[in-house]
Amino acid sequence: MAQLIDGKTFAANLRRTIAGQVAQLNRGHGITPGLAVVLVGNDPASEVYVRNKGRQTIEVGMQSFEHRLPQNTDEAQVLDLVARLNADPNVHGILVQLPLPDQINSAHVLAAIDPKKDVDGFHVINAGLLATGGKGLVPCTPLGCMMMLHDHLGDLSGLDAVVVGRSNIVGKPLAHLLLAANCTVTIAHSRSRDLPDICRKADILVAAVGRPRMIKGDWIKPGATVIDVGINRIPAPEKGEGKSRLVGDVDLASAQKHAGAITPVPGGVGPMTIACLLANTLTATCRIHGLDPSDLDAR
Ligand SMILES: NC(=O)C1=CN([C@@H]2O[C@H](COP(=O)(O)OP(=O)(O)OC[C@H]3O[C@@H](n4cnc5c(N)ncnc54)[C@H](OP(=O)(O)O)[C@@H]3O)[C@@H](O)[C@H]2O)C=CC1
Ligand SMILES: Nc1nc(=O)c2c([nH]1)NC[C@@H]1CN(c3ccc(C(=O)N[C@@H](CCC(=O)O)C(=O)O)cc3)C=[N+]21
Ligand SMILES: [Mg+2]
Repeated sequence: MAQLIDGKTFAANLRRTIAGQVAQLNRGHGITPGLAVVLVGNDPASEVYVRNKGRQTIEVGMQSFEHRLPQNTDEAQVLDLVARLNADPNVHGILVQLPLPDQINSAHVLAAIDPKKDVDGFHVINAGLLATGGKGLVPCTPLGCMMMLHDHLGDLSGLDAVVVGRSNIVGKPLAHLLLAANCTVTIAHSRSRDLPDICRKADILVAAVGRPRMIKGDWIKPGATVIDVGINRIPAPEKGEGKSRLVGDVDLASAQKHAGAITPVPGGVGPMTIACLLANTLTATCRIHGLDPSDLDAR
């Protein structure tokens, strides 16, 4: 049976470290990191994430600024808010919750965020820095995946990594991080031929697809480490009429018979994503103030 990689506990420990560092920044320099989250529209799932982020931001001693705009907001209004957040000295991190309503071009909005405050790491400047080995802000979900992999496997040099999914927010940045960690990286996607066979070569298999339980146990090399990024809400009639539950992109029951270790959904990558958002906000705060984040205590 595969070991379950407990992202919930890992994230709680990371948040405790961050809380200590925030206190240190506050005592030593009188700085309180501030994170602004912009939510356009009233998607119930996004509401839950934004509420969780706000609560955890305050718990680590940061300031949380939530901006909720109506579904019919136009692009100019979002750009105007982003400009004000860029100029606000109490705001060190800006996250615009995706997806945005259809009338708003998300590329325009992401391009308007000050790259130094881009705690999602989605701005083309930060994407370019990641691709060229520079020092920018790294997307939260890939960062959280790397932390769990390093914790579980130590050095990743020479390992075969397969990332299923090539989005700009998960698959591509994660592939860059794995490459920088000296893995041999394959990126698979919807046009890949014989996906099961590609997956079977992986020492590290990452699923970032958005298809509930698509990846089966017999696609997994015996002993492989599996990171399930997928967050899929599916009907759960067994819990009662109209109820739902979360499952990943990996079929956990069959995968556990083959993998060496696997992240569960929920309780795997998701909690790490929010903890890494707070870590990025701390990093951004330090850099904006000309401080080196690695000088803070790592306890
Ligand atoms: N845990 C967390 O914190 C987070 C979780 N997520 C979850 O991760 C998943 C992926 O998110 P995201 O990257 O934004 O999704 P996207 O929809 O942007 O990308 C999905 C990728 O999967 C590929 N794909 C789709 N179907 C198949 C298939 N049948 N076989 C192989 N590849 C396929 C697509 O290929 P192509 O490019 O060819 O279309 C695409 O590259 C979702 O479930 C999302 O909810 C996302 C962000 C954070
Ligand atoms: N600009 C932007 N940045 C994002 O990082 C971003 C986004 N937009 N839009 C949506 C996706 C999705 N995402 C998740 C974060 C945490 C959990 C999470 O904490 N999940 C818990 C369960 C939560 C629940 O029960 O609903 C878990 O997996 O255990 C899930 C998904 C961030 N995203
Ligand atoms: Mg992310």
